[in-house]
Parts: sequence; structure tokens; C-alpha cells
Amino acid sequence: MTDHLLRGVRPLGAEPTDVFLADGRIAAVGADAARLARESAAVVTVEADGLVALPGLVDLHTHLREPGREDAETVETGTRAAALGGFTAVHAMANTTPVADTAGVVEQVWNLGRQAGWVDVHPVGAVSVGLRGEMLAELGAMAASAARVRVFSDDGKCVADPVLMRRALEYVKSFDGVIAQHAQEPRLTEGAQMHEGVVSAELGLAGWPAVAEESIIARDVLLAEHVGSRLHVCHLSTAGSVDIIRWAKARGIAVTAEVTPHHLLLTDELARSYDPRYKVNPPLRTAEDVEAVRAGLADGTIDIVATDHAPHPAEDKDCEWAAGAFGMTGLETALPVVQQVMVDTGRMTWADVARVLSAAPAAIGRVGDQGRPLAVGEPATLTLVDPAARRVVDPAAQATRSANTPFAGRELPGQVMATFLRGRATVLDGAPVAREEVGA
Ligand SMILES: NC(=O)N[C@@H](CC(=O)O)C(=O)O
Ligand SMILES: [Zn+2]
Ligand SMILES: [Zn+2]
Repeated sequence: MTDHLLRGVRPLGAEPTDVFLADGRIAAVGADAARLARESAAVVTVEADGLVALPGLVDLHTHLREPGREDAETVETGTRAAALGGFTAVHAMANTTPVADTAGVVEQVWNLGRQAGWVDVHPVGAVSVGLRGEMLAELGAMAASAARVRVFSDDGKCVADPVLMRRALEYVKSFDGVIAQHAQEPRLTEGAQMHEGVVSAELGLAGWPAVAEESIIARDVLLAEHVGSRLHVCHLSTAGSVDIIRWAKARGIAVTAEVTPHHLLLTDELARSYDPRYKVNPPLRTAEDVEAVRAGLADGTIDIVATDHAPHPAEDKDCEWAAGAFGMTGLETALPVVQQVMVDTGRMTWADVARVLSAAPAAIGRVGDQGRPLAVGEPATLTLVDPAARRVVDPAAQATRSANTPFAGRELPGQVMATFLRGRATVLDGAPVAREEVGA
């Protein structure tokens, strides 16, 4: 395998240094790096002046759409988009067709990920058969499969039945799994089109009230406490949800929570455009909610940023608001949004970014060989970002097969220049590097 010398790179934004990647590991940092590189038979030098090195990003919430909706995304296109976004691992949500509710389907997704080779693909297993919320899926068989599933979710649907939720939390304890809940009380959100508030009232669109999210989170943290199991809350979006998580953590409950880039930046005011690009579950909320999730991420109440990358083909988005599908893409814009909202405002450091986009999601998903420190001997799984770059988001220039980014036309800071997965470059000079090109 080709070795790489990264010259003048700033690990976690610290002082510039040289880093040498050899045989899939970080072989040297500092003065030793150039010396060892000279002894290497095959070395590529990356001029990394001013680039920040982060551990490879880990997404706990990605929709890859395969099997079943290859018109929206495939494992190949979605994971290439992930690598370009600086990711080295993604968790592939279970709401595919067929649903990933058996060992057979999760192994299929896992194998597709290995064939594509862009990032490690960790399939998420469904909690219930067919996401129907009635009967537990074969959680143990998925955990014991080659895919080694640890994260289970009916995402897209809420596990609304408290008994089923309790049983799921109990079941995953035996293999250290976690239930990732899409917190949406179904009865309170029937026909909902956007956040329930001033804007929905003015537009005359059916509302999705904050309490529909908060009541499920409140119930679930109490269930997790009662059972003594791990709960993860997907795409938390309201100020009240942040308060509940803060309370639960103070009480010692094993709960973790994620926020998406779009909920960190965008508000329900965008619905006034009637452009379904802004239609998502949970919906874009108010400016007060946006401020609360930023504060919650900064103070550690919210553990991670996850993309909820949800590609949809044009026919499901180029339509009137009411007919549009819920969901937005996010893999190629997540790091730039976090830089803009949290780093460039001084609310977080690059070390914090490494925590919320790599170490913490790897820990929640029990992905042992990712989210590691950038230290000698560790796997060479990292990404290099140019924080001084600025780019206007162009859906046509993205690797994802779908164009439903809510950030189209916006200027965002930061560009991923290189990504390495166990020493192999998946991205160089900001462009994807197919595995065949490097002969690895
Ligand atoms: N977020 C969305 O609005 N949509 C997701 C499902 C989900 O994450 O709930 C999708 O699969 O399209
Ligand atoms: Zn969801
Ligand atoms: Zn989702």
C-alpha cells in the first residue's frame, strides 16, 4: 500500500507538524515523519499547509436507500458522498425495501459497503418486523451476524408502543446494543406538514408540535432508566427535548442524543417558500429551538452531530409542499455547517468537532477501530479539511445521487481535501480516489 507524508498539517487545529502514514497506521508525528518517509519505497506527499486533521468522521444516521430505492441512492454513491464529506464510517438506516430486519438483509448491506470500499458501512437493524411496530425483529441474529449490528432503529417510524420499546431495550442489553429512537408521537403528528407554530398557522399547513417529540423522549428516558439499558435519541430538534436530555443525564440515565446539521442552521421560516427541499422529519423548528440545540451541543447535553442524510429522487421533491417526501441530504455538507455554526462562531474547537463527529458516534455505535485519537500506532483513519476554503453548494457537483440539499446556493466554509481509511486515500485534492486507482 502507498504511504503518505502529510506536510504541515494541524492535528485537531493544533500547531503544524508532519504526519507519516504507513502500512495503514499513523507511523510518526513530527520530526520522525519526514525521516521515515524518506525510507519508504512508495510515498505520496500531501502538501497539507493550513489543513486541519480530524479523525475520520463517523455518521450514526445515514440513509443509503439500497436495497429498494437505488433511484435515490446506492451504497456506492452514498458512501462516495460520505468519503467526500470526510466520513470513514456510516451507519446505514434500516428503512430500505426490504427492511433491514433480518441477518440476511444486514449482511447484504454490509457486503455492499465492503465492495464499494469508500467507508465502513455498519448496518442498523430494524427494531420491529417490517418497521410495523408490532413484533420485535430478530435483534439477536442481526447482532450475531457478520454485520455485528449494535444500533437498532425503526427510524422513519417511531417505536410508539411502550411495551415494544421496553422489550427492545431489554433485549439489546445482552449484546451491548442501543435503541435509536425516531421520537415522533404518531397520533400527535397525523397529517403534519411542518413545525406547529406561528408560521404553520399563517401558511395554513398542519402542524407537528414540539410536544410530539418531547413526550416520546420523556417516556423513553424513563423506560431506559427502568430497564437499565442504553437509549439514543435521533435528530433531536426542540428546546424542550434538550431540557429533557439534560435532566435525564443529570439523573444518570444512559441516554445519548444527536442533532442534525440542518436543525443547527435552518428554521421553519423557510417553509414560506413552499419548497419541499425544506420538508423534513422532525421539521425545521424556530430560531429559539435552533439556539437551544446549538447550546446543548456546545455544553455536551447533545452528544453528537449525525447527518440523517435522506436522499429522495426529483419526482418526490419537485412537487407541491404537501406531496413532497420528508428528508434532506447531508453527508457532503455536514462538516461545513458545523464549522460555520459552531467553530467559526467560537462555540466549539476542532477537538470538540472530533468528539461530536467521530469519537462519540463511534463510541455509541461500538465501532472500536474508529473515532480514535490521532496518535502514533493508531489506524490511519482521518480526514484533512481546509477551514479557509469557501464554497457555494451545488447539488449537481455532489456525489450523492439525489439533489435534495437544503443548502443549495448557500456559501459554506471548509472543504474536505483528503480522507484516509486505514491508510488508503479515499479522497485526495478534494476528489474521490477509487480503490483500483491505488491498487490496494
Ligand atoms: N428525516 C426524514 O425526513 N426522512 C427520513 C426518515 C427519518 O429520518 O425519519 C427518510 O428516510 O427519508
Ligand atoms: Zn427519523
Ligand atoms: Zn433518518
